[in-house]
Amino acid sequence: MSATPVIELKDVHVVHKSRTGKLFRPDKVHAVRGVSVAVAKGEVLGLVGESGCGKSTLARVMVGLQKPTEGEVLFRGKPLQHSAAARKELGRAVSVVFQDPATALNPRMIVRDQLTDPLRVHGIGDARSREATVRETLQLVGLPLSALDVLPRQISGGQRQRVAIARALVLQPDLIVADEPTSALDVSVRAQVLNLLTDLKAELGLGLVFISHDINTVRYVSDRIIVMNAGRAVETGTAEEIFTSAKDDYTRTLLSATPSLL
Ligand SMILES: Nc1ncnc2c1ncn2[C@@H]1O[C@H](COP(=O)(O)OP(=O)(O)OP(=O)(O)O)[C@@H](O)[C@H]1O
Repeated sequence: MSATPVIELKDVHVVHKSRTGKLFRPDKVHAVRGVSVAVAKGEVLGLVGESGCGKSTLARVMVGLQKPTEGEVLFRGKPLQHSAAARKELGRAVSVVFQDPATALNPRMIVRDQLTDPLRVHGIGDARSREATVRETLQLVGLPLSALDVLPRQISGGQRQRVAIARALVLQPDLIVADEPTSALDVSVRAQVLNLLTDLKAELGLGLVFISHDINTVRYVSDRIIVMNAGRAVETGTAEEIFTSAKDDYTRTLLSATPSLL
């Protein structure tokens, strides 16, 4: 990889305090245990592992929502600062798509406002140019302009996820971190949303971190894959290497699990 990575994590650990109200749990959870990973524009990095292995925690570190307990986060080659200005710059360059668009979007805001908001917050353009950017972005994700004036509940789950992707794209980021972006969708629209993400990556030269518990889905979209187990990166390789010659026992167990169709 020749270009400076957009985000690089070096030997990152995250220890969460246990959530309150849960009995019989240790008071700390070591969710991420020494993971190093770099991701550049133009590549799709897949992050796969069972529920609870630390994928979302790692994603939150990548987008600056979670400070590591130990280790380093580099943004465009420099240590990530936690000042308001640095977070804003990171927020512009790296955006996130969550699993459930119903909760990620504001239920009381029409689509136009959901997409205009990030532009306004970042002080980009005037009203006219923001409207033009919003329209272009909506078209990029394959939604008609009539979607501008609707509320999230007035469109389907797949269309809502397209709005969430448009929202992630509107600032023209270098990298999108997509955490289980198809898991909450009907099986019938999962492939469409996956194809949209890979098309956008190809068209816009974006970097994409694609997170899923399903190794088949990850294989479908990723150039490189990291397999996580209990907070550790147990295997890293190209999609082909992982599928043809996985070295780790856990990876082989994942591969032998029932194949799924996206
Ligand atoms: N904010 C938090 N406070 C306390 N514990 C947390 C917090 N977030 C995650 N954890 C715990 O850290 C571990 C890793 O969780 P994480 O959500 O990162 O895993 P995951 O692989 O993304 O799982 P899932 O696919 O179920 O979201 C789990 O044991 C989880 O309960």
